[in-house]
Amino acid sequence: MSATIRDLRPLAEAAPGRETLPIRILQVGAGNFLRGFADWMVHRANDAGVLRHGIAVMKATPRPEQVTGRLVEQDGMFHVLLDGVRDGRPFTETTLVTAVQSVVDAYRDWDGCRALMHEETLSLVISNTTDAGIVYAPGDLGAAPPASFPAKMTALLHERWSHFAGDPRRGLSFLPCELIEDNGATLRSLILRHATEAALDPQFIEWVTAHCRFYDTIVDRIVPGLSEGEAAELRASLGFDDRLIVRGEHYADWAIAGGPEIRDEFPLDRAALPVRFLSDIRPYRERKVRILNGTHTAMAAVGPLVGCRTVLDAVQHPAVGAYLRHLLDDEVLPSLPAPEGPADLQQYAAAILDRFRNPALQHLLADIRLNALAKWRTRNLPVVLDAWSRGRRADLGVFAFACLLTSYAGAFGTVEVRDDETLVSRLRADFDATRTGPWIAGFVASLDWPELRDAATAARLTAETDAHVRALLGTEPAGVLSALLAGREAGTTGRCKPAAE
Ligand SMILES: NC(=O)c1ccc[n+]([C@@H]2O[C@H](COP(=O)([O-])OP(=O)(O)OC[C@H]3O[C@@H](n4cnc5c(N)ncnc54)[C@H](O)[C@@H]3O)[C@@H](O)[C@H]2O)c1
Ligand SMILES: O=P(O)(O)OC[C@@H](O)[C@@H](O)[C@H](O)[C@H](O)CO
Repeated sequence: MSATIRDLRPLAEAAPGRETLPIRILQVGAGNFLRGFADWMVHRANDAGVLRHGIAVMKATPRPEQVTGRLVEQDGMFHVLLDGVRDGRPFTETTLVTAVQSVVDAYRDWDGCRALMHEETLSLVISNTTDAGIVYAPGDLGAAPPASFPAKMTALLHERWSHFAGDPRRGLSFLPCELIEDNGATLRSLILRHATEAALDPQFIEWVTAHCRFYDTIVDRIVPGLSEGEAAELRASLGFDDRLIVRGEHYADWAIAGGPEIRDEFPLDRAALPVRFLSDIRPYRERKVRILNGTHTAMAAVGPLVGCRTVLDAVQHPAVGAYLRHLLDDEVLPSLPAPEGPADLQQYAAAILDRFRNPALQHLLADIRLNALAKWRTRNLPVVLDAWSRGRRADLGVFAFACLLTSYAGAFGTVEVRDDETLVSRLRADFDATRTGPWIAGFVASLDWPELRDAATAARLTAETDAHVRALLGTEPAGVLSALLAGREAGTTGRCKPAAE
């Protein structure tokens, strides 16, 4: 389908008589994920009469990016298309999300961000600043705006505390969506560290400690970016000039480590939205990151070497699909606790493989490969180390690392590489196809990963990676994969066998 811009109606016409909502949420970042997940949920809860929450979006990075500019042009509105299979049938659902009420840019209008802190109704902060956002930047607090996300939050909280003269009722609740361990607790500790190191008023520190609440959360919904062609096609099918359409799957899960306090403040579950309030989300996080994200990282490392372009290609590819199922069965599931029994874990993994088979989503492996070395470290390496510590092998997890290193070195010319420039340059500069062992050893030694500080662990990773790299340099990758899988128990298609020790 195609349409020229003249055929499309302005988005404002899609929501005549739209209600203005009080600003209750500050949202940091406005990427695909937050639009297709948190904004969609808030909109649905507003629609159901459970909430009346307006969102103010803050752009928190200095680099030019079109999303927030477009948000302003579109009065904060955009469509979310949930696509795939529901109850066994193909199903698409389109929602015009109208919860975003204002947009402010921390770099062009820091005073505007500070003014936002004077809103009495503000109570929640939702963020997704990627894995790179919740970090400590020493001395950052003096800048206007501070560079890092935690320092920005410290400065803004200080503004709020000072404006409301320390009123305990004006503390904020933080719901970070970053996919890092203990996201809420980490954000809290970094804010307190900034406040302490900058010697801010102890009463402010006490106010943050006592009256601001930081919840750990784990999020799950697959929301791939759209190509320009796909976006144009979706615009044409909607008939509106929406440049911020998001397309994702129906499945969603938001686990929040918190009790009645946050549930009363943000009762999304009462609007039948998939949000759970739990005392401890760590097991859920571990399970989701190792099974879903770890499998994504592995397929993005291996799949492009045999011509797979998307997640769907990878799960449907005879060798890559088998590799992924064995990776889950033989390495990932045995690394996870199974308090509700192995069948529960197997069902969870099988359901994720089904989600990967969603024909409606074009989830590009090239996008998942972005910064894949760091992702392999947090999502796959723990599985490898767990297996080794229990006397098992983890050849398939190590194979993904070998595929990354070999392709980053340029051994497979057409495979796209987008990762830390320093690491990639080092890999390329030192690559010697005749002496791969020293090349890998040097690279592993140069990584500042505490998990590899133990010399025996680094030596084992080097030796096992080297065996795979030499195979990859000597044979077609598909042949290497077949050899790797030969002799393993066949055919667990879509199911995962018990996680036996
Ligand atoms: N897309 C998904 O399927 C999905 C699902 C669950 C979780 N996530 C997580 O979301 C993140 C990617 O988000 P996306 O898919 O919306 O991508 P995206 O590129 O559309 O958005 C990324 C957002 O992060 C902001 N950002 C990046 N670095 C930042 C920093 N240092 N400080 C402040 N803001 C920063 C950007 O401005 C942008 O708003 C990843 O961390 C991913 O793990 C994505
Ligand atoms: O977004 P990334 O790049 O951190 O990871 C890629 C995918 O694994 C991820 O976005 C998943 O789709 C998501 O975590 C599903 O909930």
